[in-house]
Amino acid sequence: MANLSNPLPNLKLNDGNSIPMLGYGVGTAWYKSGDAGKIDQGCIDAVKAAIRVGYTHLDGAESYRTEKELGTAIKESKVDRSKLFITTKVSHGIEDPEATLKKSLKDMQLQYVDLYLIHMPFFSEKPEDHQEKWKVMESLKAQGLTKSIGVSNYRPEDLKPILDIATVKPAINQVEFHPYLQRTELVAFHKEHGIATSAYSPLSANTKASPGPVDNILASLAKKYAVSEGEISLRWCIDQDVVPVTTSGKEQRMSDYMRCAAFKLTPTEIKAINEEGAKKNYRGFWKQKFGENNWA
Ligand SMILES: NC(=O)c1ccc[n+]([C@@H]2O[C@H](COP(=O)([O-])OP(=O)(O)OC[C@H]3O[C@@H](n4cnc5c(N)ncnc54)[C@H](O)[C@@H]3O)[C@@H](O)[C@H]2O)c1
Ligand SMILES: OCCc1c[nH]c2ccccc12
Repeated sequence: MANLSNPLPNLKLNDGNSIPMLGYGVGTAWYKSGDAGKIDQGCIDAVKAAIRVGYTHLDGAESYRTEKELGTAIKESKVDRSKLFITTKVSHGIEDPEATLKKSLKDMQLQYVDLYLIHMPFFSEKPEDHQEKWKVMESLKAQGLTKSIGVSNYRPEDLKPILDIATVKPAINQVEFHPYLQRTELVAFHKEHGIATSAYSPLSANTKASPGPVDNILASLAKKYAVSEGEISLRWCIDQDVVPVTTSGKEQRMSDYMRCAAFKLTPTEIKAINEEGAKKNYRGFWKQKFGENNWA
């Protein structure tokens, strides 16, 4: 039986729903590049382990091709559906988000998701394309197929046409966010419009973009709080009201990361990480789409 004592805080969204402030991703490491029909037992076991150690927020996507695994793990974990926060995203299926969400729900054996995101803005050739798709997203929420609706990888120029016509504003924008990609202007735009920020690749400064200028401060804070550097990076997100989504196949690491619930960084410590982080730029995803030199 799963341990559902999730001690992490929740973030209240602009539609009144709440999202747990640490998510477990069923993408990146789990993305299936080979036979999409072949079930990955390792992925099922990892998601079950994540639920067991206390993750209640699980982040999937149509394009990861792991929704069947995610659904099986949820079912086999025998957790109360209402205790979980399940996200999925539409990308290839953007032509028909309703059919795409219904297929995702079928694959996950779920009646609804907690959050449905448009995975990326690149399908749009003109602002009206964003508006048209957003109206469909609103209808999915109205039908009860998803509790909240949002976007991912959107820039202010993608969000503005939506905000012009929205009856239901995007609840969240999930973007790459870590000390080497702090998205200062984007986060300020989100705050101005009541949109929450979620961080993917929150461990980049510890992993893909290491070594770098934040190494020393992460190490000294890890020592101070008796945690690993990874928890400092996750907590750096949480203490700025940003919801990190991480992943790992290792149960010990998943469990260690839950320790970020047990401490809080001071404003001075956050500022010190921000100042060191600003000395380097790193983007792991969508470089071609956003431009190598556009770090906004
Ligand atoms: N919306 C998007 O476009 C988008 C893009 C990327 C990821 N995501 C979501 O976010 C989730 C997490 O993304 P991520 O994997 O980039 O995040 P992350 O920064 O948390 O990195 C996790 C990776 O780092 C490795 N790792 C963790 N701790 C480590 C350590 N101490 N030493 C070495 N390696 C370590 C893990 O094995 C894993 O592969 C994905 O699974 C997906 O759900 C969304
Ligand atoms: O969300 C992570 C980025 C992403 C979008 N679509 C994908 C397909 C495979 C692997 C990663 C992605």
